[in-house]
Amino acid sequence: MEAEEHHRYAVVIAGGRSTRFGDRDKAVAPLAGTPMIRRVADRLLDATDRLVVNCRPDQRDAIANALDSYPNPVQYAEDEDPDLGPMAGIRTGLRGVEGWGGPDALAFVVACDMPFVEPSLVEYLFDRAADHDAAVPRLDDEWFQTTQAAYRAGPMADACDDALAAGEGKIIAPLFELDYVVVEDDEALEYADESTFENINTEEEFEAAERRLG
Ligand SMILES: Nc1nc2c(ncn2[C@@H]2O[C@H](COP(=O)(O)OP(=O)(O)OP(=O)(O)O)[C@@H](O)[C@H]2O)c(=O)[nH]1
Ligand SMILES: [Mg+2]
Repeated sequence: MEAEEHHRYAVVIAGGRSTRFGDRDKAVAPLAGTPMIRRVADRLLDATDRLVVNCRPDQRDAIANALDSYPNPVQYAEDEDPDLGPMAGIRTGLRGVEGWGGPDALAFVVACDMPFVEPSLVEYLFDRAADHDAAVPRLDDEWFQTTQAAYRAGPMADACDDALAAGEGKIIAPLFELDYVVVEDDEALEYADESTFENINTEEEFEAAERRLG
């Protein structure tokens, strides 16, 4: 039987309010006919084998509907306190992973608004995170792409808790408590093109993505 730690978890964080997007939840907005979160989940289908979705309780029915018949097992990790930001979403999602696969389980975390996430990069980040606590892409030598990265569930969730308790809002703060590997953009772009890091914040960006998807 396969050992628990050999599962490859995906965490999609979706607990944001989509304020730049308008009056609907971008997570479930149909992007060229498919809810955006479903597009993200479908991109992860081959590179991961279990999915944890982080969202608020009031989002859950619509998201579950969007993920109907998803082939991999899905669990939900709901925000107890909403609006604590993406780092809290990562923390809560990773607690869900920890409850499912233990503290050493590895998870690829991605935001619900990154519909072009590249599966080959997901696999590469898992490989780079082996024997470490995290593998995080960095763009332009400075910008850590923490919402598209691989983390060991327990250590990263603990580090997020510490950062949140310290009132440390910067999403990179938890990293510095961990044994993390940086994947520079030139290295990441051997596996993906730049669209992997694209995130959709506005209706205009959504429509532009829709045109590309045809
Ligand atoms: N759980 C949780 N996730 C969040 C929170 N804020 C943002 N996120 C998620 O983090 C990712 C990136 O966030 P943003 O692009 O700012 O999304 P957003 O906050 O919904 O949108 P804006 O209101 O326009 O900033 C998305 O997947 C969001 O769902 C939060 O307070 N809690
Ligand atoms: Mg936001």
